[in-house]
Amino acid sequence: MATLGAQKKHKVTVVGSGNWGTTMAKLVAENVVAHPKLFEEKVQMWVYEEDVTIPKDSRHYNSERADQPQKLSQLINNLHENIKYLPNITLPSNVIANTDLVDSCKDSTILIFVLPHQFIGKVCDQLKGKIVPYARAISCTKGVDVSEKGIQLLCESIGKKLSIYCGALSGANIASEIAKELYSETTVAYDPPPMDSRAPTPKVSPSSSQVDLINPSKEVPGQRSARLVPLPTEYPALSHENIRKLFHRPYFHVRLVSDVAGVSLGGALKNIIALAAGFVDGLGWGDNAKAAVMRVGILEMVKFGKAFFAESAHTSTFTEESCGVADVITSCMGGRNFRCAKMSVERGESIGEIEEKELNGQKLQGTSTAYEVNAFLKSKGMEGDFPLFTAVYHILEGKLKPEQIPEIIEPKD
Ligand SMILES: NC(=O)c1ccc[n+]([C@@H]2O[C@H](COP(=O)([O-])OP(=O)(O)OC[C@H]3O[C@@H](n4cnc5c(N)ncnc54)[C@H](O)[C@@H]3O)[C@@H](O)[C@H]2O)c1
Ligand SMILES: O=P(O)(O)OC[C@H](O)CO
Repeated sequence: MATLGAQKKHKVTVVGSGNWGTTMAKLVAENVVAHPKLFEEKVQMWVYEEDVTIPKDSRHYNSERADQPQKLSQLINNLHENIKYLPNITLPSNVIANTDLVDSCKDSTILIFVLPHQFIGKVCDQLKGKIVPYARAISCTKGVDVSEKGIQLLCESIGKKLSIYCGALSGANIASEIAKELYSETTVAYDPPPMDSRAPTPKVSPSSSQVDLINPSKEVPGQRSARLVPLPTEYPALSHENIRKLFHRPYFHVRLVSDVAGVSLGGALKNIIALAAGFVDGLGWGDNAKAAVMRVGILEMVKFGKAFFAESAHTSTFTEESCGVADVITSCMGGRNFRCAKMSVERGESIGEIEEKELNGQKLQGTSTAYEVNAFLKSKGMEGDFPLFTAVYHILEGKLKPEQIPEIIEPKD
């Protein structure tokens, strides 16, 4: 086995502590305890510090100084609960909240990025040159990185900025359900650099999109082009088997694939579709209308992958894996993007106002992704090829009404 003879253990840091970040820290902390030969016992969780007051309905309201603002990080470490972003869920005591970004990642060989996507760039800038050069990362963030240079997957941006390999985790994963340990599936795209697989690993089958470890799939641009520093042999190999051990729980079933682009795009683009679903539901149009925009949205998602990531994204990832159609479905039923878009139509308020009032600091990803994807499509002169994505952008801009969605997405002769 690849882990025999390894003297060191992997140190894991979760970069982010929102609703999903805290949930990831919980499940990873459970897994490191279950696999003590592979991982260090303590899981660092980087916390963007803020002052919070314990809400009256919290089970901790009777604790000392409950009526005064306190540091979120201290509350997490004292109460083993993130009372702001994941209330009423007990965290394992081996989750350590740390507000010092660089210190939280010091010596960590596994970095799990779970931040709203707008903060990824700044955080990576601060970490540049401050992490071990042989670290590996997984991005659990849903979004894309659009600049004047074009579009990049977030794992590409992270990988390039930090000169490390970065995979992606995405699925039909509403955090609050997973935090309560209710069954769900996820997709992990981790195509480890060959230098990390030190022992022969069995071939995975049977799905076409599952990883063939003997014949790894095509590279995602940017992932392998950077000069990667090999993981020292003192550490257990970061094989698929060991990556699975880090994330898989009895209530959180992991499927490993090689398609980093498909997994990343599914997570980003479904948020635009969820906004559209919320808009039509807010009009009171019912489930058929919602299904119609979901159908068109899924087609645009697949088309986007083919148009801009043809070398890497597989259609089967969108259709067969949790990160595709399944995530569209769950997001259009109960996700925050869906709920806020619906409320914005019902109340006649902007989605930004709803986000501010209703989410208690949590962030929507669909609105900024709709703007970013539109800027990219516009730069390519291809807005008309993606009518639903474009309509969502125009609705957010106040230039279209949700009622106009059917005529906009109707195929033109
Ligand atoms: N919540 C879910 O159900 C869920 C599930 C799957 C994926 N995701 C994805 O995970 C990512 C993170 O979402 P989340 O739900 O953990 O976060 P969240 O929306 O619950 O919380 C926002 C987070 O941003 C932090 N923050 C605020 N200002 C910041 C700044 N200037 N710099 C850095 N951090 C700052 C806050 O402290 C908080 O931790 C998103 O891309 C989201 O799409 C979320
Ligand atoms: O609540 P949302 O809309 O950010 O979606 C959460 C997850 O991405 C669902 O898989």
